Amino acid sequence: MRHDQQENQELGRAAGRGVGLKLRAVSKAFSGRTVLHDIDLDIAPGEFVAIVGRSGCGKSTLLRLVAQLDAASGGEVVYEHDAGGEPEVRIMFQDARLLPWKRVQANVALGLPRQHAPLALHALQQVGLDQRAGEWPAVLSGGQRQRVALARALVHDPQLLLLDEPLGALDALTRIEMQALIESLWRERGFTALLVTHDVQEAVALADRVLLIEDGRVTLDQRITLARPRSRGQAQFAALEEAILARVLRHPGSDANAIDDGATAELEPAFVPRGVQQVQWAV
Ligand SMILES: Nc1ncnc2c1ncn2[C@@H]1O[C@H](COP(=O)(O)OP(=O)(O)OP(=O)(O)O)[C@@H](O)[C@H]1O
Repeated sequence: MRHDQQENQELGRAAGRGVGLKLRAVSKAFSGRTVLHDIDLDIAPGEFVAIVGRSGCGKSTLLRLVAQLDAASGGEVVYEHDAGGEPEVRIMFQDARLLPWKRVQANVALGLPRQHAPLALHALQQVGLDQRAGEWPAVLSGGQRQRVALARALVHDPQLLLLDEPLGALDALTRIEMQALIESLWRERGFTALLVTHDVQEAVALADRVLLIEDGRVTLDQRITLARPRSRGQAQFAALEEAILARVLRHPGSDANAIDDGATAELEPAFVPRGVQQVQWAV
């Protein structure tokens, strides 16, 4: 059995659906101002990777390059997958971007061939909103609209799901429910997930790896090996969240080893681009 198959089985995840990603020396400049500098990054098929960092550090720009919504100024983004053709890549934003003049099911079915339209109802079932299929987006809550947006992505059976702060506008409870939903769909379907979030706790709850971007560079690539589903009440969870948050909040350019106390931890090194630091943490 291949190692990734075995690992997926142990984690209870679907195998083989996700695409891998390779970024090599990816840079982006706007009007001569460089906002991403020579990003090197490998993401394995089926991995869940979160990107955190201060406002304006380049998180969304990186996601847009991966989604091919924008062209890089330098370097390349390569999707790695077995099947020929372009992989199915879907993106979800902070606002659901539903068409107000179409009912919920029609919003989910957008872009599907007519004969596949019934799949929209199945996707709505998966996010628990099939009972609202015939309603207008305007009568849904913010959390429900985001679930519709998630169904709209799922209906295309994505191999790579890009999530740009999709839960940022939701209340704390709805946010936690949505995180659990995204995690269970990811486990079931096996897509690769790349999540941009301001919320370090969300990143630790969901991701296999947390990347920190500072001033357009990946300065931390931290593997999270806590068992799933993760409990926020766990001491190890809290310690890890605190350590990463301290790194996010430190002044860019200051000593990257400021919280390195040499303690041992259940953390494994992830792929580490040149010059990237690993967090050491203690409980
Ligand atoms: N289309 C654009 N034209 C010019 N500058 C841009 C454009 N898009 C992004 N930028 C600049 O690139 C930098 C990174 O922006 P980006 O949106 O990637 O940051 P971010 O980390 O996602 O921020 P936030 O967390 O606030 O959403 C910012 O300085 C921003 O002003």
